[in-house]
Amino acid sequence: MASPATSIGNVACKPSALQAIVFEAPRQLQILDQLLLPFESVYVPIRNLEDGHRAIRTMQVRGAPAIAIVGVLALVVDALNSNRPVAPTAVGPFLTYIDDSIKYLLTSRPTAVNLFEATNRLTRHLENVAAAGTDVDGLKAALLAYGEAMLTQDIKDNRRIGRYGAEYILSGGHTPVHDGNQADPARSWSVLTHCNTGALATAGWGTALGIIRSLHAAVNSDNEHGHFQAYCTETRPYLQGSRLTAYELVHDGIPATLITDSMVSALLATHRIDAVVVGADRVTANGDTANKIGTYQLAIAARYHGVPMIVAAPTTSIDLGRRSGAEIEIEERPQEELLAVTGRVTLCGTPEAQGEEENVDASLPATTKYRMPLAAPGIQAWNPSFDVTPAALIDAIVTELGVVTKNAQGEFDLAGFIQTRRAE
Ligand SMILES: CSC[C@@H](O)[C@@H](O)C(=O)COP(=O)(O)O
Repeated sequence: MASPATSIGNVACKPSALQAIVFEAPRQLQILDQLLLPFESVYVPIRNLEDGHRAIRTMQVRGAPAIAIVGVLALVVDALNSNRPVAPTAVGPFLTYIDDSIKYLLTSRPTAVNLFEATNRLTRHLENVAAAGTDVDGLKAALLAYGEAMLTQDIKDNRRIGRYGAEYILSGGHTPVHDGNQADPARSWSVLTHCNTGALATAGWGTALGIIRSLHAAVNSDNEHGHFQAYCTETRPYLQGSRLTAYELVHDGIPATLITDSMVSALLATHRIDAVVVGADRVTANGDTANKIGTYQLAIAARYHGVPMIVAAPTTSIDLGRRSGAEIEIEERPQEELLAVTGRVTLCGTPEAQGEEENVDASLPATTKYRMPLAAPGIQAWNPSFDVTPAALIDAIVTELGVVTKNAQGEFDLAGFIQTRRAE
């Protein structure tokens, strides 16, 4: 795929990185509009709370960790913007203002826990800073530092998840099912993933796609391990897999093959897949995992074929306050997202598309978006954005603290694991 044109502000340039969030302290925030990828890279400014809420709600920014970071950074730019002095100047009213702003942000999307977790922690942090005795400028400084720390911490955590996940798969921590023998060092490695869990869904590197990146790097740097191959699903209805994950895989030069969601069982039946690796929007205390719709049926098919099902989840995606997946609110999105696709008309993938300039049909106005209906007019559609995979179908949960597997009772003890690792 040719690189899409990128524009930052009004300046066109080449994309240099897969960077979903660009923050220049103290108050310049831009996000890569993921509704336009993979054919156009356009950064849009987030100037205030309303911009942040809209970007999350309309899915210009995607993925649980990225949503949390953009939400908090929207609070930062909103509260620090001197051209828009909405934030009160006394400590008590300022804290109330932040509290109300958080309540508003949390109405954007309900399922992913990360924004809830991040804003909860932020509230406690600001209350502590206030209690230690500070003025509003001190609170603003603490808010800014908190937002900046989220960006760097998320990348660190993802790198750890990538390393732990890759080691787990390569060491055969799971039950091997691949036709090749686990003990054969020259064998090939293949992993199937779903949805959007890479650099675009996080501050960088990614969670499940971070494991794929680390695995690809490990296999490539060690010829003994042979060849690495990733497979990604389209991820209907909103095509996060074919538009975003596929874009990242091509960008990184990772050998990758796209399948439709309906091909999963057929692929697993070929015995080519060593592991299924997915992300998480909310993992409850027992290990039940809400993730992009389609994950549940992937887990059922993986279990049937004896392929390990691995969830990549930073601890910020783990909700110990909910006992099981029955307590997770599942977002339902508009029917239109299923009934039609939106995009620009391009020549991508056709014999006419020889260079990136030819990629977009020049006869069409650059700013025009087109909608193509996919279903019979008048049909009703059900569009839950996520589903819950029961812990029983999950073999391992990879966090930045390490890999959680089941105990002798066949259960995940996430609370115990986190407590023990944090105490070490
Ligand atoms: C990187 S964590 C996993 C997810 O957030 C991801 O799988 C996902 O569900 C993204 O969904 P989206 O609805 O596009 O925000």
